[in-house]
Amino acid sequence: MSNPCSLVANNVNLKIGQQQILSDVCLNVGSGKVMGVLGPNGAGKTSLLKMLSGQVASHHSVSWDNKTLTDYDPMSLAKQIAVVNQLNESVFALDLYQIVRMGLLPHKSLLSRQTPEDDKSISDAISRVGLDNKVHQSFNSLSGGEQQRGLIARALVQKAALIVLDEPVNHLDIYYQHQVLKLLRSLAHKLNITVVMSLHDLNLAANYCDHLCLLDQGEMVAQGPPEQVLTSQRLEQVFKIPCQIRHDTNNAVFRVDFYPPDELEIDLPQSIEKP
Ligand SMILES: Nc1ncnc2c1ncn2[C@@H]1O[C@H](COP(=O)(O)OP(=O)(O)OP(=O)(O)O)[C@@H](O)[C@H]1O
Repeated sequence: MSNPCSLVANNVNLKIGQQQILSDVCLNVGSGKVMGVLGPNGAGKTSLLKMLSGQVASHHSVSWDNKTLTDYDPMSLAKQIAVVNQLNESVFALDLYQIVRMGLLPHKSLLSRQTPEDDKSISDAISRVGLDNKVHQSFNSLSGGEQQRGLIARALVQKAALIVLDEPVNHLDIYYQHQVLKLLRSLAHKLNITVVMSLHDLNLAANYCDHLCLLDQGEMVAQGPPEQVLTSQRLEQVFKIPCQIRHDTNNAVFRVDFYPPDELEIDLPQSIEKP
């Protein structure tokens, strides 16, 4: 029997056309933990996150809080799981407040009015992500980091116990990368929210995630604490580039460095002539 509020994937498979996108992927993330999903382009990270969050049917192979996602009706699932997909410009001219307010939707009927408590939960969430001074700014005009934090505030208003994020630090500068990941880690550890996210930066993953899983060609290559998953031999095999890993005195992964060999230099085709 799994822990209450753990996210469990049991032999997740996904086939689209003739391509096997995910093959027998299994994982278990306990409540209040941060899980990083790693792997090269096309490994299946986004596909896995979509199945873990119920965006793609998982046919009883994924459960949250001891209940398969298939057994939740859409509203109940939306109260449990918040999804932050890769940033796309909003087609609506909404301000930050209105975007964050969308987190209330799973908790409201069509006719219900917004209460002072709702307003407070929206303001609190916006404060928690440090955007008080941007409340009425158009969402599209916020910086990438501010938009990302705005979407996390929406997840907070949604009161989701599980937040699933696809490359949440993509496009963010180094300051916002750390700021967003620190925020997610503190939400997990202080509010017992479970966070599952895909990341490309292995150093950030090692620093901010409690557990990692490494996918390659739709298969789970390894999962566990960062120091067990991130070994130079394994990373070299998956990313095809020599790699060195340094550990600190507690054996935590301190630094992952890749050393692209000279043969990675690409000869330009002769058809491309000098200007
Ligand atoms: N709807 C679809 N139709 C056909 N193929 C798909 C579809 N969705 C994903 N794929 C294929 O599944 C594989 C995994 O894609 P996915 O987006 O999950 O990878 P990823 O690890 O997130 O990659 P990246 O790091 O590039 O974002 C890829 O080969 C992709 O082309």
